[in-house]
Amino acid sequence: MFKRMPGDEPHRIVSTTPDTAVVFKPAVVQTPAIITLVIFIARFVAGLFRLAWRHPIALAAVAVPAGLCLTYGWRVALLPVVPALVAMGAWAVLDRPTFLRWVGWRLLAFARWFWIYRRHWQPVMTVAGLARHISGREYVPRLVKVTSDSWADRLTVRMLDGQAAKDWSDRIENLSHGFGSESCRVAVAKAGRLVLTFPRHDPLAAPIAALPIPGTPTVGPVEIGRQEDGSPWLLRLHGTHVLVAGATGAGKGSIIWSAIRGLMPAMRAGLVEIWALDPKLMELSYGKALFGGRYAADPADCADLLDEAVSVMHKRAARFAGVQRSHTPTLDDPFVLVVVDEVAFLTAYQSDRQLRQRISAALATLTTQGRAVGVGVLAALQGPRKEVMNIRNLFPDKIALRLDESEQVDMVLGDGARDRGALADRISPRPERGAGVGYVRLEISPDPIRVRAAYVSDYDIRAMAGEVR
Ligand SMILES: Nc1ncnc2c1ncn2[C@@H]1O[C@H](COP(=O)(O)OP(=O)(O)OP(=O)(O)O)[C@@H](O)[C@H]1O
Repeated sequence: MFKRMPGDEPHRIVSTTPDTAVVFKPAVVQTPAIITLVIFIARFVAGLFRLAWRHPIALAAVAVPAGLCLTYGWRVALLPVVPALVAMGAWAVLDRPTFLRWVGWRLLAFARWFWIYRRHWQPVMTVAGLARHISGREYVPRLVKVTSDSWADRLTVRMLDGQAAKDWSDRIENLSHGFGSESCRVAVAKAGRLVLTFPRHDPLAAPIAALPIPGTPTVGPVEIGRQEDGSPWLLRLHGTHVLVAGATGAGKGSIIWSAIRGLMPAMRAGLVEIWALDPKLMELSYGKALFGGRYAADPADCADLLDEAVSVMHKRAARFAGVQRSHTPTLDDPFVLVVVDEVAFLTAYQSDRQLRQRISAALATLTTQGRAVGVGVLAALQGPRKEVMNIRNLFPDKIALRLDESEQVDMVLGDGARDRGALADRISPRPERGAGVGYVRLEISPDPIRVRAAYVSDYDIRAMAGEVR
């Protein structure tokens, strides 16, 4: 009878006699102390060279004054240090952006690499299960580089051979807790390399007031709010279709109204028309005057309005055929943006089957053929359940605001979005912190971008409607 021994090595040793004690003795090779010392010194010197190669400025800033101090005393050490500090201070005051770009963020990156990421790297990798222990040797992914900017640290990482980005995106919680950040995003830089983004603070924590109406008419990307890195969030509406999904109170209205606000000058110039479908009779009725009669709330009226949009689209397509392949807004052929608040009221939850089919068919026609002829759809959706999700694929660009369940994130943004860091189910339900916050996934990029829409208040909407009147 064979008896297997527990443990790492002895599991290969078997005994044919029951209850025989097997003594496992590893071979011990005595290493002379001098060899151990030489190895340690060689590692230390190699580490110093690596440090000097990777962080020459930070090392010189410390090493030069320290060398002068040791050789000539502290007074001499102050001679280069004081003018250098004064020059840096003057640079920081006079031209802050370039100072931050060339010095500030680099120093911060060095400090955070030294104090947080390098120090915790091995323990976090081991505990998170990203390091591997094979035949007594430990293999740890390599931290290649740390860069910092105004809101986040970005770590370039060389994965272990055979690892996949999914191994890392499955552990974003371990990584964010391990390095003391609120969240972590994983993006592939190139084969075998990842970029991990750790935000240091949340620039979207405070609500953003309604943005000023643009000075010139444009149908180009419209400024809706701010991105996580502090840059403006520009949303393309002309030439695409956008789906906004979020639980009740997530702030879908702020995206719709910010978009309308950004298009106001073009509406005034006659280059844009907004057609509004408002089955809930709540959101869009407030600015009815803006839509020039193209407003419907009753499902039957909504179906008529959608059919009219389809007919405009077909007429244009017939005129454009063989003449032009893309649409440029003109007074004769303005960009038509069909805004639908709570699209599921008209499709999945509509009890009249004929009406439901008519509306679904019109929406599908608009979203599949409308963008080349200047007809776009911006639709809002409250509860992304399975039965309403078949419309998702009609929209190239998607936005997920706060959602109730983690599975809904991929339902809205597409497979793998949550693994890539779109934690829409974790957005705060407190309106001042979380309303209008969401993740955008564009047709051209699989990586979700965290954004916050500016809040267009009832007062702002009234002012906009008053202006058009
Ligand atoms: N961008 C924003 N910034 C800050 N607060 C906001 C923002 N958008 C909305 N809010 C706040 O959240 C509340 C709910 O917003 P809103 O009604 O637009 O959400 P919704 O997603 O349209 O909800 P519902 O589906 O129930 O209509 C608003 O009354 C407002 O106080």
